[in-house]
Amino acid sequence: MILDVDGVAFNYRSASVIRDITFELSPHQVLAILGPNGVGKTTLLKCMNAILRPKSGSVLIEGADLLTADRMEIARKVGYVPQRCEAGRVTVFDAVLLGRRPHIGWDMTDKDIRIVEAAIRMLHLEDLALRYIDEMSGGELQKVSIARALVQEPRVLLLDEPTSSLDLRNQLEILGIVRRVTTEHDVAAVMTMHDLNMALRYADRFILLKDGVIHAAGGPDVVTPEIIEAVYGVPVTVERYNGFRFVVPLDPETA
Ligand SMILES: Nc1ncnc2c1ncn2[C@@H]1O[C@H](COP(=O)(O)OP(=O)(O)OP(=O)(O)O)[C@@H](O)[C@H]1O
Repeated sequence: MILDVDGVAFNYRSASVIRDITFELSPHQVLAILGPNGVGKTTLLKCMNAILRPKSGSVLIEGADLLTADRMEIARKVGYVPQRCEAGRVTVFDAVLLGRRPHIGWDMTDKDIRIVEAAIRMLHLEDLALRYIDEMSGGELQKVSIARALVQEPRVLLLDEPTSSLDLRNQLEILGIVRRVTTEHDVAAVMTMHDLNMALRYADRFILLKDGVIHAAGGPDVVTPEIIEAVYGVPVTVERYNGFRFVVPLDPETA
């Protein structure tokens, strides 16, 4: 097991947001965390990266307690791609290089440069490598943020709506990269997503949150019309095409 989340609960001030969140993830698995706006998906990701301290529960990575680790140790284990990235006056190359910080002291080696170059190429950012990130589009910035998380060489990759600013081609490319990285390395990924069909195509585990708790969890067969309607309040049918499930919303008036 690479990730073990047990009984995690979090409150903002006195308001409970998530509770009793328990699940495990093995290397090579891609988990999609699904659920309506405001249900606590980002809050859960932040608890899994110790950006937020859960009120109770534990997060273990390869058996080690993440919540008592120091920031550098966490950054060697967890790569986090936030929903919105801060854009400062640094070039794309330097922004990606920052992801190597947990692995290096004040100097860097040829290996670090090679890892940064490979990530820039993987995300097709070569032509933008010397551009300043505060002059980039939302989608370009999202790709920089993903490249930075990859060069951390984490064991667990957390991505908060990683395709929200991306066009269709870039969505397929980024989710394909997440799939490839988790297939080729002993890495697991957790993504929050709103696009159920992209989730069904690229993830193999699913958690559906409702009212701050896990309403359903499992493989693709957990995505049923009954569960989707219970979680999102929208009638749907689930179709199959080319081995994938597709969620098709129905007209609430006629369903
Ligand atoms: N800093 C904060 N202080 C107080 N409440 C917060 C804070 N951040 C988020 N919340 C509240 O916590 C709840 C969960 O927010 P969260 O961002 O985790 O939801 P989400 O499922 O990721 O939503 P979305 O799909 O819209 O991104 C929401 O009701 C939100 O208003």
